Amino acid sequence: MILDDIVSCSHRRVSSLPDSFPSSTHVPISLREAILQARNNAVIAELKFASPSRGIIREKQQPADISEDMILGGCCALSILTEPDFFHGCPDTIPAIRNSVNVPILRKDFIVNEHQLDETKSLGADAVLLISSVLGNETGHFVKEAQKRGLEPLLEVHTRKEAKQAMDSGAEVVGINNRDLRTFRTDLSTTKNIAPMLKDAGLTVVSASGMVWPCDIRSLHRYADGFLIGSSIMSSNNPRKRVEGFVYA
Ligand SMILES: O=P(O)(O)OC[C@@H](O)[C@@H](O)c1c[nH]c2ccccc12
Repeated sequence: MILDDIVSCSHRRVSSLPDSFPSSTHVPISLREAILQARNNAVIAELKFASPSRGIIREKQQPADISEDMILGGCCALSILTEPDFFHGCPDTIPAIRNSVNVPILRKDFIVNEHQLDETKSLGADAVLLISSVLGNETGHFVKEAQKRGLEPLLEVHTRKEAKQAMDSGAEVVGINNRDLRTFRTDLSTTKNIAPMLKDAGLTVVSASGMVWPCDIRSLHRYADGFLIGSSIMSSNNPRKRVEGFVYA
């Protein structure tokens, strides 16, 4: 299974991380606040050049160029996929754009070890993705470890069971992945089924994956506070316009 391969590669990479990381001078920007304060739809635009389900999505270009387009299009935050082997990402993308953007940056990777959280902080990220199906019953522990380092966790769930665990984890922002990471099947009704229980618990909800057109956001308006969109923006020949379309959907 691909998810298992991705996770083992992540474990392998951890062993080649340095013992310590330089401290970052970046003053954190809250992802949750950025979502809740967005004047129009809170769109988190994702830099993702390839994925296991789609292959190459966009030819590699300077990350600063595309992130600038995303910001001009009105996104309230950036998600940066840094996983190298399956998503063609790179951790250095975060420091490369950090000082040219004033929105929160979410580091998207497969976090399996606390040392990666030190790395994430050092890169200058504001928030970090934690995946419930990867961390299992260690999820709550990782949420706390991220918070301890001043990183805002975005805890990703895909099932009601994971959503229940998320409510006890201490995470304030929960992402509902419409894509099953094991089968790659995408279904926007995942958000409709899971969001109400999370919202009732007072959590900030982000719907992630599978939104292609503005009408997809419209169908999820009532359910989610924010919308995380990658492929549709990255495959567009006018990313700025594409983001705008989602922001004003
Ligand atoms: O490209 P999409 O369908 O708009 O999806 C973006 C994002 O949700 C997706 O990249 C994602 C969601 N959860 C993840 C976990 C790991 C890697 C990637 C992801």
